[in-house]
Amino acid sequence: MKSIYVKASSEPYTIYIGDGIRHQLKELLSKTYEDVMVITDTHVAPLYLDDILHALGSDMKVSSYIITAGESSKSVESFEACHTEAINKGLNRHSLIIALGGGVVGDLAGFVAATYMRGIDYVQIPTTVLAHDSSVGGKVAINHPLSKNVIGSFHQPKGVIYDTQTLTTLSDQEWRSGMAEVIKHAWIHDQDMLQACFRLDTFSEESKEVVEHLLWKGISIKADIVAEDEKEQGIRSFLNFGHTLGHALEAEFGYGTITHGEAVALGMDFALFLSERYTQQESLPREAYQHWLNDHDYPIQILGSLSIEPLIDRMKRDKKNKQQSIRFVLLNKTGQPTLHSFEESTLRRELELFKEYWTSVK
Ligand SMILES: NC(=O)c1ccc[n+]([C@@H]2O[C@H](COP(=O)([O-])OP(=O)(O)OC[C@H]3O[C@@H](n4cnc5c(N)ncnc54)[C@H](O)[C@@H]3O)[C@@H](O)[C@H]2O)c1
Ligand SMILES: O=C(O)C(=O)C[C@@H](O)[C@H](O)[C@H](O)COP(=O)(O)O
Ligand SMILES: [Zn+2]
Repeated sequence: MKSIYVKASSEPYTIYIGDGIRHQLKELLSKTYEDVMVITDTHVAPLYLDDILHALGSDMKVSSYIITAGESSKSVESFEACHTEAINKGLNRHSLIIALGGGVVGDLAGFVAATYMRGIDYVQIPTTVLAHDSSVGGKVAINHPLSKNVIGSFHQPKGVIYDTQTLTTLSDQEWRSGMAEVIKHAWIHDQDMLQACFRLDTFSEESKEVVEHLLWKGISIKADIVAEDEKEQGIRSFLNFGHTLGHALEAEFGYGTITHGEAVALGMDFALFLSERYTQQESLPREAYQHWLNDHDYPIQILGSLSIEPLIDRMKRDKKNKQQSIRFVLLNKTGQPTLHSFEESTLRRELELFKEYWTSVK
């Protein structure tokens, strides 16, 4: 088992990473709780809920609540339903919520924990590749139909227990989604990691050791950034590389139609396109990235038929924006991100050129 210590300024905590460690859950919790509520989803529950209940043992009062799998559960309705369940189960300020699942469960359950009785403890048990990112750093949120993650808070977990054995049951699409956030960490921080991502022929089991190393690297990069800037006053915004267009695509296509990671993967290509034209100081391996997107079946075909105005409207509501400009994370070079502001009209022109480019390579 490996561990990474997150020196968050509000409260530090440990991330444990290992094969089969869900069975050691009770020992890995920093303390025992009278009441525990496990929040999970309809795909994860039949696979791993029993293991978690068993691992918690019988000296804590444990209940579970199962939400519908998918992005649509990051909603006000599911949020209220979780609170109703917590009240009915008698959870109090000394109780624990466990988020067992991917980023949807983690973001929702974390936000329930952040708000129930003004904040109680929670622990993340991530079960997707993508959740190497979402389970760390305490950004918890639900979506509004007009904007992604716009109702939320910063609330750090008491710990993260990442059992990489759970990744064996993920679909190809979920691997693809998660690997987008892995390569994002590489783009913003690490040339060698980027090359290692490019060298992967397949994701999943066949490249288990390499992927596990990349996940560990990704988590370490994120943990360091969160330790330095927990509330996104500065460098944490670099973790949003690819997300300005990514979030707009995700919402515009309908949450869940393309996954978060797929949308971010495409958003990163736009960020690279803009970087080449505005901030690049050293050439960026964008062509290698496009091969990688193509080889791993990211939905690049949608880029030639984007509806630009609705995307601009959505990007105008991005959380990184200041005054009237739309802010993007771009790169000076691999591993050196920077924030760059665009006037709406400039961005419209750039999106048209980007779309034309993708129409021509179709
Ligand atoms: N808080 C953050 O810092 C942060 C970071 C990145 C992404 N996010 C959020 O995370 C969400 C995406 O997370 P995700 O990609 O994990 O999606 P998800 O939670 O919807 O999981 C993807 C799918 O895989 C299923 N699943 C989960 N674990 C499984 C397993 N081990 N085996 C089989 N199926 C399994 C789920 O039921 C779901 O159908 C988005 O809402 C995104 O905004 C948050
Ligand atoms: O942890 C962060 O900070 C990130 O930006 C990680 C992103 O991968 C993640 O999708 C995050 O939820 C986006 O944050 P938001 O503030 O733009 O909603
Ligand atoms: Zn993300």
